[in-house]
Amino acid sequence: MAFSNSVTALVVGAISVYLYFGGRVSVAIVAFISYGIFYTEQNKPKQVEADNNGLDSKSEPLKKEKKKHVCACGGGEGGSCGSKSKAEGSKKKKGCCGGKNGGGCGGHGGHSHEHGHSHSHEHGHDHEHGHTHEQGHSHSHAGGCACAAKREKKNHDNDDDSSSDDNDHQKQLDDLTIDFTGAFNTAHNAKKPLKKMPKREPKRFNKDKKAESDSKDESDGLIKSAFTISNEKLLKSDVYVFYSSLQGAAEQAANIVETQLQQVKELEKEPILMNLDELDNIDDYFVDVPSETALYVIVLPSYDVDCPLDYFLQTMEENFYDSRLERYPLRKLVGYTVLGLGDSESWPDKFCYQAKKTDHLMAKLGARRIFPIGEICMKTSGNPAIESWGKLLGEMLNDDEPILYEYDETVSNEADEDEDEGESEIDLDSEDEPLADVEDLAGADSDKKKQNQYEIKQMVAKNSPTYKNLTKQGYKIVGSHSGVKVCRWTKNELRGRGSCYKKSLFNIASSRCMELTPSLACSSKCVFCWRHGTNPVSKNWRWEVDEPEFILENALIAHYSMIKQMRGVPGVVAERFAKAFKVAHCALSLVGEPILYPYISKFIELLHQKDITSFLVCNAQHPESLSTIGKVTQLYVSIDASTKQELKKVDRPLYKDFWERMMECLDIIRTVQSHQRTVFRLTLVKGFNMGDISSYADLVGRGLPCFIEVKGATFSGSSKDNVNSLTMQNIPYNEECKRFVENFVAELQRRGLPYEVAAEHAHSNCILIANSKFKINGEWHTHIAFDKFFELLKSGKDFTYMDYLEKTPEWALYGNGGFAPGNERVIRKEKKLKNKLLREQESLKSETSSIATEETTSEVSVEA
Ligand SMILES: Cc1cc2nc3c(=O)[nH]c(=O)nc-3n(C[C@H](O)[C@H](O)[C@H](O)COP(=O)(O)O)c2cc1C
Ligand code: SF4
Repeated sequence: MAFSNSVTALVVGAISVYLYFGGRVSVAIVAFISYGIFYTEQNKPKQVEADNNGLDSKSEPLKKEKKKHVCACGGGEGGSCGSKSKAEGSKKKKGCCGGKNGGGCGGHGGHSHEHGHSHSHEHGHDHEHGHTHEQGHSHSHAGGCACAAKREKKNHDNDDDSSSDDNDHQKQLDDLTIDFTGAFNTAHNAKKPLKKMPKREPKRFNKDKKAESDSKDESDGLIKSAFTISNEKLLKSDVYVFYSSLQGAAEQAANIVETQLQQVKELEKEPILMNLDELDNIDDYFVDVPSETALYVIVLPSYDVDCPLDYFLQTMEENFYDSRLERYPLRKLVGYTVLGLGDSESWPDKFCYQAKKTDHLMAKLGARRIFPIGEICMKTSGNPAIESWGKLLGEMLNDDEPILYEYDETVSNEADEDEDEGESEIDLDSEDEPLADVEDLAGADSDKKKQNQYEIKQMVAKNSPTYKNLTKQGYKIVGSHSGVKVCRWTKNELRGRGSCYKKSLFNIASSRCMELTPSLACSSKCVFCWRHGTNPVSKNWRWEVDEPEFILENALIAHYSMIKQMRGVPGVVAERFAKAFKVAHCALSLVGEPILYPYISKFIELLHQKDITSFLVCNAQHPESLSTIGKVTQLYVSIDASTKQELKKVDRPLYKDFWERMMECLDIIRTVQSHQRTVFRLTLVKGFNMGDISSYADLVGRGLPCFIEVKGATFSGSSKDNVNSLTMQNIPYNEECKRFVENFVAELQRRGLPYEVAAEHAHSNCILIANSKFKINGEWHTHIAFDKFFELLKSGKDFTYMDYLEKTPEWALYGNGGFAPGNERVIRKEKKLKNKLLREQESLKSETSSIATEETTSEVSVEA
């Protein structure tokens, strides 16, 4: 026996040294021989005076090694073989090999020293099941030990001695469980992939928790954890009733729910009603939360066509996958519930699907459901059902019974069969990890797949409320995302009246201009935009895409059909009418953000092929597209404010980094696109963006555009839907715009930036500032030589804005008003105008006393 121990000790020592020195054979041989000499010279009893830190320390336990089952699984956490089991007492409990169920060699339900069961070695082994060492076998399934054959022999050998083990020895043996039998057997090692060894600490808590909280479900593989929240906390909460609505039903439903909640006397604070579609930044409420006492009630319709809710859902989904955000940001909420409205008869398969999706995403983002989702068919149930749901919600908030959150941690059988499932388990015990809803448990992979499967819709489908809304306002929808409209200046010029400001500033004939956008959606929600929140919004393109050829062809057809309708209008000049059937200019603006359209460059090329000039206006939020845009006749960037705070207020951009995006766009204008005829468009809104001239000068210094077109915002009417709609008080007078421009130019010149006031169109309250290089021999050349532009384009040569200039006519110069000769100037009856103004003033309760021009009241928003 002593000899056996010695030999084992030698082997162990040598191998330890060998491993310690990185497997060098020479070192092993030297160590082996040295140890042999040393061993011979020493008295054997000394071996047991173990030094806890040295190799010799292993001698004592090794004496018992044969009695103990051994395993060659290698090191690693979770009680794998090796020194860890000695150093970390707790690991002993998990047996020699890490593994989910208390050890086992890479399998499940392998060994457990502590929980070893009835079968002792004397009763023989079953190697399909895991082993306990001395205590016996566990009967977990699918375990098995990779070193089974070796161990079988050893364990049988050990059987003889096992009866003589006492408890002390047992403890010592537990401290060291090493078998190097197969350590040098590469084939053996190869069978044990390394990845199995460093098993994470088994997620035993789940099972323990399960035992504590809900043992009855053990059989079906579900683990349930219960957490509670008192009604006291609910009653103290700030209840936000959010809604999104296209046709008013959800808004009404939100009001009903609000009324029901107001009737809960114990609710300490009044509910707050909020329109989701009007949120400046969804993340303010759905990543950050207004307070930790916030509770959300979300009332939503569903639409299988594009609607503002799509953007909300898209943002929520993006947030869920945004690794920069904390994993469960909505955990901070007291709770939430969703009320869905829909139509189960017409959309049985998609009944309330967006409300359901919201419910799901809220849970994914960590929010806790305090009341079940309501799904109400507005066709068959309607408002009474909404009332009942709201009433019950109110009662539940006031109910003393704590709310039980139940989270089903599905540990699927498949996962159990997966050797690596330990890596993906969710530890409910962890302080760091929040509760996960069952939605999370399908696995990240399948979620990612789902993300890519986000349904692609049409931006403005024919049966959508947006479509109806737009067509009602005179827009022709082309395909599913483009629109054309004949602007009032086109009609004006056809009737022999004045042209738009672009005639004075750049020589565009309004009667031959087509106003078009290839994207009715926008990435901003500007306060001066007429859309009042009904149009689609998105940071990026997320809809079906129409071909550029299709858009152009059908846009021209639509435009010409609208022109044709003008043929009976009194005063239409036949010559202009005839020419109008050959569009010469295209203003890519109108509404929406044209540069969002993925094929915008191609579309512009098609325009040029038809000898149609391009005036592209973009909102300075898409630097990637701006930098790649091809030749444009004139390239606009809207500069709606000069500071970050003002820009946020005026444009209400969707992008968080809207300011950085704008700066990047300015850099692109100065560099990559400096060959283009570039224009900064400033729309002045009193009380919003007219204060800081110096900051505007900074922006001009950064972008160095050819022109700065300054235009007073025009009144687009008030709307109860648009929380930020402008009043007459926000519309600057012509004199105010002029003063702004003069001060602005003075500031630019003071900084050495060569800009001057060049032209104007007083009628539209529009003034053009130009770089002095357009003043050639003392004469302004702000007009465009269109023929020259196409000639240059067709030549295929590089050219710049300086190559297609034309002299600005006298009448257009600053100070001369800018009304083109040959047109009849028609002023609407003063009285009618004044009456209209008074009505506006009354309804807006504004103190506006006068306006500069008649157009100021009748124009719609910002012209293209
Ligand atoms: C074009 C269109 C599409 C719709 N799609 C769905 C749908 O997919 N699922 C559904 O449950 N209801 C659908 N509805 C019904 C609306 O969700 C329902 O009328 C709702 O009350 C409208 O709310 P709102 O008035 O607040 O916009 C649709 C209605 C319209 C007009
Ligand atoms: S004004 Fe133009 S950029 Fe601003 S929201 Fe309207 S369409 Fe978009």
